[in-house]
Amino acid sequence: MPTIDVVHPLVKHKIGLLREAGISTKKFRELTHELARLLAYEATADFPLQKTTIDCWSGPVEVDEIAGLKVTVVPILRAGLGMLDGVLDMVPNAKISVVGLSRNHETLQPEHYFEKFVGHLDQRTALIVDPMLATAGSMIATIDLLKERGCKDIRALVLVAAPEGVAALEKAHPDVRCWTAAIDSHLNELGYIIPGLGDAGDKIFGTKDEETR
Ligand SMILES: O=P(O)(O)OC[C@H]1O[C@H](OP(=O)(O)OP(=O)(O)O)[C@H](O)[C@@H]1O
Ligand SMILES: O=c1cc[nH]c(=O)[nH]1
Ligand SMILES: [Mg+2]
Repeated sequence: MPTIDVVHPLVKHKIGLLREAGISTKKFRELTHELARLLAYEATADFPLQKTTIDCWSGPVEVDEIAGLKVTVVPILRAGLGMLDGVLDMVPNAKISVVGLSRNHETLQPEHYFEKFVGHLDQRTALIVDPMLATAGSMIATIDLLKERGCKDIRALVLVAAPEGVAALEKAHPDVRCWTAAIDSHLNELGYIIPGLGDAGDKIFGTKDEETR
């Protein structure tokens, strides 16, 4: 399935602000949070509804409610944590699963160091969050883990995607939709997205890396 470039003006405005060199940790976190909310809004647009009757001030009224959907949000450590609360703002009852992956700086392969999944993944919609889709190795590895545990409805939310990552993700997992606030130009020789955001994990956690600020 396609990667969805979210074209809402608020998304495009905020992703532009996020690219500013020398942006403060506070501002980077705030914008990441706001963008995660907006991406969650888009990625949940087809959640099924059912009718229910409630007591309204004027008497019984039929209203819509989300139809028994179980959701798990899956932040990819570390940087995905920056998007977690924004998604929970929109889906407050979601359970949280965590995957720890760190991209090897030389091979660009993701190295797995942690995982903790909630139960009944076969009945859940998974919303994976990670600001950066570069080679897509980290996203593909996370989807592999979810599918091994029976998860069938898997959606990804990222802030910036590289065309190389979009192609790799669509090839590896054509059934997974990915919502992104931007699709950028290319990866540089170090595997960083250009123009990109620099190192999103370092910016969210304040672990400054001079080369990618
Ligand atoms: O698409 P890929 O080529 O796999 O690259 C993207 C991954 O790299 C970054 O994480 P990183 O490994 O730097 O870990 P961090 O979040 O702890 O900084 C980013 O947050 C993604 O998880
Ligand atoms: O551009 C990139 C690529 C991987 N990880 C990041 O944080 N930024
Ligand atoms: Mg990083």
